[in-house]
Amino acid sequence: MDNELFDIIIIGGGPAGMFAQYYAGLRELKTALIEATPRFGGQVSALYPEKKILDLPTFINITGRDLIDKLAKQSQLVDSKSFFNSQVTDLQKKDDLFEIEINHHAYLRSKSVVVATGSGSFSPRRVSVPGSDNAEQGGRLRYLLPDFKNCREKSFAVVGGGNTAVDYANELIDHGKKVSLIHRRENFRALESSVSKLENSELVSFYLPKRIASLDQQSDGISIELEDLKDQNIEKIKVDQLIGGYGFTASSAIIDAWSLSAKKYRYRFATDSKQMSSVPGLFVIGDASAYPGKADLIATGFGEAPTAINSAVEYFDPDRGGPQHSTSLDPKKVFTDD
Ligand SMILES: Cc1cc2nc3c(=O)[nH]c(=O)nc-3n(C[C@H](O)[C@H](O)[C@H](O)COP(=O)(O)OP(=O)(O)OC[C@H]3O[C@@H](n4cnc5c(N)ncnc54)[C@H](O)[C@@H]3O)c2cc1C
Repeated sequence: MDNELFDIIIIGGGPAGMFAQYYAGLRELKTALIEATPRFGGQVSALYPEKKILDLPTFINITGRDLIDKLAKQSQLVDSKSFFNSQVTDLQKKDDLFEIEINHHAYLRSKSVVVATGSGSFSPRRVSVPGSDNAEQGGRLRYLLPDFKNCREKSFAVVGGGNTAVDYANELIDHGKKVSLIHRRENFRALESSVSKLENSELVSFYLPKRIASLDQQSDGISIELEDLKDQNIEKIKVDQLIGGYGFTASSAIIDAWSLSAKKYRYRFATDSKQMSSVPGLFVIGDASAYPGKADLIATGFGEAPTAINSAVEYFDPDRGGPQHSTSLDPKKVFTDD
């Protein structure tokens, strides 16, 4: 691996980085994708593989897992290397080349870099009440949806009122599970159609405006003590599993420590209309990039990926010319196994 020179190195194997890898392959560039975890998929694989994604073109709905499988198949069609378990621990620019340090000891060089690191590494916002540590250790309190293929539990409670909680609850009812939805307000901050779906389901019981006062993990379920926030009345419900749906916080500590620093906008890399950062040759896409009006959606990253790749080519090889439409590409030349 050491010191190999690439045209473009993509840092991060979430949906944005994966599509950038495929698109760079269509342009027959020498590329590598570097991913810190053992697998592709970023937030989609880590946080919501079972959720149905409704806001992507061409798919009426597709689970996170299926989307990432399809992206992986697509990027395997082109000639590009992928390095897993490889965290980029430092990034420097020396003369006109970027030096990428991996896991503190290996190095790659590249003419340009596309950063697709999302918002860094994710951890859930925890439910913190008496009994929650015990329930988490015993597995009755979790923060991700279960693998439905092996899921015997029938009744669930979900706590939270934003997109995470509402998406989780909808996914559970799609799998025929009963859901008690607990939220401290009377309305939800989530996609309107998702909220309507919940409100029309017979499988959902709403506990509003209520907060969890304590948890009691038991051998046959979890007992949840709820306090009504209007009249302070206490009631108890019991379910097989409680799922925390308060969302996730991201940490970009490793990326913030890179030697190369580029301008930030709202704690992310500020990018221009070519997806270029304040450092020439350093492009940023997906959730890692920010500009006024940015929407943190998978579809946004899919659009930014070709822009960044084409801008990178213009940066390191201005004579090469602009992109062609894929209709004029020769599949035999572009696809490795065609
Ligand atoms: C619960 C939830 C539900 C969502 N639902 C939807 C939805 O329905 N529709 C939608 O469009 N969007 C949804 N989103 C948002 C969507 O998941 C993100 O916009 C999308 O994942 C961003 O993709 P990305 O490739 O930019 O980053 P990410 O998916 O965050 O991937 C970044 C990758 O970079 C890697 N990485 C980070 N740092 C390094 C490093 N130093 N070295 C190497 N690799 C590194 C990470 O391991 C990760 O794999 C949801 C998000 C959440 C949390």
